[in-house]
Amino acid sequence: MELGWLLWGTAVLLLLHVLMELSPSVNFALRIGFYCVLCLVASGLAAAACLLVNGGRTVKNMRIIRAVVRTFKYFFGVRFEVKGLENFKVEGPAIIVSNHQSILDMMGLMEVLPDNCVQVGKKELMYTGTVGLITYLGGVIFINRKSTSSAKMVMSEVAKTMVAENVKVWVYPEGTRNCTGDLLPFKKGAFHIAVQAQVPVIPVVYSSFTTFYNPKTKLFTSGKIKVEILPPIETKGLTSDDVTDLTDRCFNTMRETLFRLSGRPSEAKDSS
Ligand SMILES: CCCCCCCCCCCCCCC(=O)SCCNC(=O)CCNC(=O)[C@H](O)C(C)(C)COP(=O)(O)OP(=O)(O)OC[C@H]1O[C@@H](n2cnc3c(N)ncnc32)[C@H](O)[C@@H]1OP(=O)(O)O
Ligand SMILES: CCCCCCCC/C=C\CCCCCCCC(=O)OC[C@@H](O)COP(=O)(O)O
Repeated sequence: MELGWLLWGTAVLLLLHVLMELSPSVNFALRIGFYCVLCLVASGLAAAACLLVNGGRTVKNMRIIRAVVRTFKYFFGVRFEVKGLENFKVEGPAIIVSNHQSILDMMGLMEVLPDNCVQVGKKELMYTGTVGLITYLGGVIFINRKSTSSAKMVMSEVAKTMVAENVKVWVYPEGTRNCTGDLLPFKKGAFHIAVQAQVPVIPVVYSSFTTFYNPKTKLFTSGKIKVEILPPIETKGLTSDDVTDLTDRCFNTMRETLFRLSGRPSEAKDSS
């Protein structure tokens, strides 16, 4: 009986292996499917640990989530080369902005996430089962992208609480995933918060995934991601009139860095 199960198991694994070798689409679907299942299972386990250790929603839970997600890279053969971690060592709160390519970004996020740092996320994430639960427990700030006024209100509230509670806030200023190897124009919410709270902006850039991950061509293999944490950009003394200029400066610096890290020739472009 047990030998029968073993033989069936081996046959199924062999079949999956052959299908993955023959078809990039099957390979892609299986690997992404596995990533989602891993996120759901790991989130459930992490949520139990968070509730036991910290009792409810708190940024302290991010340490547990970070430790769990840092193991994911070994399942997918993703390697990180990180530079500039010292730039996170600013006194007090800060806004961290980074490029956003895929749901795989959660690995890159947790690889470098500093202590006392929460992310801004779309509210739909709350409804993704255990992943929603863990984002809630980790203190993620949810915004409704369909309502500018409500999103702006939440962001302005963040500007006040981040100073009072001494937390850093991680925002994806492109506002959505973009796996083209370039940046989308930046939305200004993150820069408004930085100016309102008079805290520095720390840009973080991840090299393009396109050499090992591309949903359009169904590519998903192992690969290396270069990460660079750039020096903080001060906002002391800036007013809302300076937000557009601050956004453009940050966009241009990050775009140059993205191209350099991805081995792509640079070209000038406006953020608008
Ligand atoms: C085991 C574990 C498994 C996994 C565990 C994972 C845990 C971690 C989870 C991490 C989650 C990460 C999720 C990532 C995302 O969800 S990304 C998508 C959501 N994020 C964003 O959208 C952020 C970026 N967007 C913005 O900043 C936008 O500006 C926004 C505030 C949302 C408003 O957008 P929109 O409606 O499109 O309006 P505009 O951007 O066009 O802005 C309109 C005008 O308003 C001005 N503005 C914007 N914000 C403010 C503000 N705070 N105060 C004042 N004014 C503001 C803006 O400048 C525009 O005016 P002008 O055109 O400049 O005149
Ligand atoms: C009971 C309900 C069950 C629902 C199951 C849902 C399955 C989802 C399972 C795993 C998904 C893993 C997601 C990890 C978190 C990723 C965060 C993220 O990258 O969000 C994308 C968001 O930034 C931008 O969204 P869009 O690009 O605008 O779109």
